[in-house]
Amino acid sequence: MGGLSMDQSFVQAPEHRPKPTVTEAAGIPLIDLAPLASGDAAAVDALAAEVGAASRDWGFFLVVGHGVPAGTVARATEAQRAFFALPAERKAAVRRSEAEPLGYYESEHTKNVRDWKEVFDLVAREPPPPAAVAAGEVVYENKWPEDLPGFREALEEYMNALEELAFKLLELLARSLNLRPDRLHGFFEHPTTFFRLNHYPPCPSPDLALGVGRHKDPGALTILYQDDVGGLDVRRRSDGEWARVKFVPDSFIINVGDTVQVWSNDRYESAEHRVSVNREKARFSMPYFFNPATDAVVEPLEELVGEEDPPRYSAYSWGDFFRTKLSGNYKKLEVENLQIEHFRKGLEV
Ligand SMILES: O=C(O)CCC(=O)C(=O)O
Ligand SMILES: [Fe+2]
Repeated sequence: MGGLSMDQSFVQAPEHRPKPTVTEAAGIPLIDLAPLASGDAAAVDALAAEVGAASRDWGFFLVVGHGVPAGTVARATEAQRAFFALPAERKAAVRRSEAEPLGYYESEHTKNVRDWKEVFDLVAREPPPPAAVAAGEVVYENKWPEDLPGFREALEEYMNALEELAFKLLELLARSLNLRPDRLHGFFEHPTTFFRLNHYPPCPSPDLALGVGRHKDPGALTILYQDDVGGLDVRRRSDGEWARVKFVPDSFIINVGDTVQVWSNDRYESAEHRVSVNREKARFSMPYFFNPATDAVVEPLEELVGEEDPPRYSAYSWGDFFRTKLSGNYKKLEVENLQIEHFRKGLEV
C-alpha cells in the first residue's frame, strides 16, 4: 500500500481527527472562464466579480473553460500514476534530502503529524545552477527518474499550461480588487512556483490519520487537479465546519493563499484545508503552487490601505518566509510552524 504502514506518527490529536462523514461543500462557486477568450470587457468584469466574491466568501472556487487542453492533463496524470507505481527503490533513487529538497518524499509532516501520502516535488522554473555549492546551501534542481519515458515531457507541458492559467487568474484577482489588470505581475517575473504530485494510498485508519493535516497554502494561488475519489476538505467560513470539495470533471480547484490574504489586507482569506483518506481507494492530486519571486516583499498593497483601513500586516520577505516554512514541513519540529499571523500588526513577536 504505497509502502506506508500505520503507526503512532500518523495519529492526529482527537480534536483534529475527521468525523466519519464530512458533508459536501454546497456553494463553492464554479466559474466558467470561457468568456475570457472573447476579451469582452463586460464579461471579463463579471468574471472578476465572481472571483472576488469567491475569494472573500470561501477562499476557494472551481474553474472550467480554463483553456488547459484535456490531453495535457491526461498525459500529466498518466505520468503521475506511472511514477508512484514504480518499485520503492526506484522512487528512493530520486528521494529528496535537506540539501536537495526536490523529488520523492514519503515522510512529510504537517503541524508535526505525519501525512498519509507520498509526493514528488518539482519547481516550475529551475533557478540557474550555482557555480559552486557552498556547504549547507540548498540546491533547487529538479530530479527526474531514469527510464520513465515521457514523464518529464508530460510534466513540463502541464506546468507551462498551468502558468498561463495562473496569470489569467492573477489578472482577474487584480481586477476584482479594482487594480490594474497587470498590477501583480511584477511579483512573478522569477516565480518560485512549486509543483507537486500527491499519492494518498488507501489507509487502514482513516479515522485517525489525514492525507494532509490542516494547513493554509503560503503562496499566491494554488491550482489543484484532483481525481474523482474526493478527500479535500475546506474549513467553511460561515460556520467553521469542514466541508468536502466535490469532484467536477475537467475542472481545477483554485484557492487563494496567504500572500493574497496579505496583499488584499484581509479582503480575501486563505482558507484552512486538509485531506481526508479512505480505506478503499488510492487518491491522486496535483497542486500547482503559484508563488512570487524570492526577493518579493509581501505587504498589504498601498492602493488597498488608507486612514480608514490601515495595513494589517508588516512587510516580510517571501523568500525567507517560504524557506522557513519548507524546512518546518521537512521534519518534526518542537515549535508551531511559521504563519502569516506572526506578521499581523499588533501580534508581532
Ligand atoms: O491533495 C489535495 O487535495 C490538496 C493538497 C494540499 O492541500 C497541499 O498539498 O497543499
Ligand atoms: Fe494545501
